[in-house]
Amino acid sequence: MIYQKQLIHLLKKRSIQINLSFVRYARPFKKKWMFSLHHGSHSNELALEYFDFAYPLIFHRHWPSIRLALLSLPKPVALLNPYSLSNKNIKQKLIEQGSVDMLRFDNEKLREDFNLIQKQISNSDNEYQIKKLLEQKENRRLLGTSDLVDEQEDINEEEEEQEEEINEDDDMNTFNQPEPVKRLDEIYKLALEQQAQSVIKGNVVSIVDDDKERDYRKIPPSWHVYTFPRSNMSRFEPAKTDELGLLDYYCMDGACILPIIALDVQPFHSVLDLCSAPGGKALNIFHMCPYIQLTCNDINGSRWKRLIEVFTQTVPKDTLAKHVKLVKGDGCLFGERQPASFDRVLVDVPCTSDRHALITAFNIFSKKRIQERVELPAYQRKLLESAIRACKPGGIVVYSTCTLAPVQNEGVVEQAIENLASTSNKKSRGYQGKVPIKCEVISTQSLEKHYAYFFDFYAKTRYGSLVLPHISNNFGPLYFCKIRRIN
Ligand SMILES: C[S@@+](CC[C@H](N)C(=O)[O-])C[C@H]1O[C@@H](n2cnc3c(N)ncnc32)[C@H](O)[C@@H]1O
Repeated sequence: MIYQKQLIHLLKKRSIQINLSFVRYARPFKKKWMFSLHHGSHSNELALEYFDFAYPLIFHRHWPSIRLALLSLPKPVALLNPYSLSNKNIKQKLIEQGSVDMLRFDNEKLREDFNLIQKQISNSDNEYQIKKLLEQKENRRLLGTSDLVDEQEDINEEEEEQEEEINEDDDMNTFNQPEPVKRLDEIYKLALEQQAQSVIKGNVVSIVDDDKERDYRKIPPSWHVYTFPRSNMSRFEPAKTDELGLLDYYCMDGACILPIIALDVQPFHSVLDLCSAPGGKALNIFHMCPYIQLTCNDINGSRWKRLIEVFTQTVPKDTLAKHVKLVKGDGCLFGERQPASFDRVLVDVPCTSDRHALITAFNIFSKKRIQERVELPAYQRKLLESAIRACKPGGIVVYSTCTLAPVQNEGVVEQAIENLASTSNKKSRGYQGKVPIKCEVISTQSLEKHYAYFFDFYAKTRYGSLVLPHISNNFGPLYFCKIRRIN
């Protein structure tokens, strides 16, 4: 039998707010017993309310499709373990199941198609159409139907799609847009402030296009990432262990490969993964180039244990001891303690983790964590500044997050670079006597172009690249920016 006190306790535990005035006078199980549920009190609901308020202002008509993808099951990819004894059999099995190696799969052909379609609709800069045509062509190819481009057919399709899109837009404006938010409580004020802060100056950081000529088809033989083709929602079976106890693959978000490709690790580099746990990206770095010295750091005890587990389950002990150092410490201190020490630094900072926030009951959108959320961009900037300081002059730093919020992405990149370049801030930060550090952003446009089949990139980023979740290939969100330390 549940009594009034127990029930109140139970409801409070589940963060359901109770109208206590009714409860005080109520007796157990009286029929007119009432309590009001305050909608939006769980932090995942608060997260969605916040997104529905803030993101339509940024992503406009794309928001409903991003929202749908965020609320749907993500699409995993399988990072093959080159050390597993069953490596060859697994590769064969994954191919038989219909998955493809996204690092190698017909990239040449896809790029050709992409260029062809771009030419055909050169008068239009509508990315949606390019992707849709590319997708249809690829699906035809996979189905074994005509591989040749029927120009007339494509033109007709294009016209039909244009018409459809106009109609879709009408529909969307009338029915499908998230309801306009009327309530302006604390959360919305915060959102507004963050929107205001997120205005990127855009002229303080120089951008170079050094990767324009890079051949992204050159992939090291030890690195294989399998995924199912676009619109194929199949899932991988749980990974199995071999006789040595090593897992045959590791499942993760497909967008994780992008910051690793941008990092461009070379043999004999010393590499730092500043916020490493649970270790998905670190594993990719190691499989991409095993002839490196990799330092993986994380501040959080339980996540750090998970990082150790991930590495011991995938890399043989002797290789691990020789090449990987697992450190537990504050990433903000690396810049001071190990300045100019690493050729490459990945800084995958804690963020609002937009997809994760929608499925966890106690997350950073919880009312108790408002302060933490407000301070998040400053904390991210501190980690990025530390990462840049820890990087050797001429070395590369890749900053990444799994949020769509510009204030945590482009905003942090711009402010960190600006801060390091100015001398005025240094005194207050305990870096007296240090020379200003100059950095430049390396454009990732060519990387976006190469992987346009697998990922939907946001067209309006200034410095880095942002993968927008889309239901047909439900990866991301993931933002990354490639930075070179100059001096
Ligand atoms: C987005 S997660 C990293 C995910 C990881 N890179 C991966 O691919 O699996 C952010 C991590 O930053 C860690 N973190 C937060 N503050 C930190 C700090 N000051 N120093 C180092 N790590 C920190 C968190 O514990 C968390 O594990």
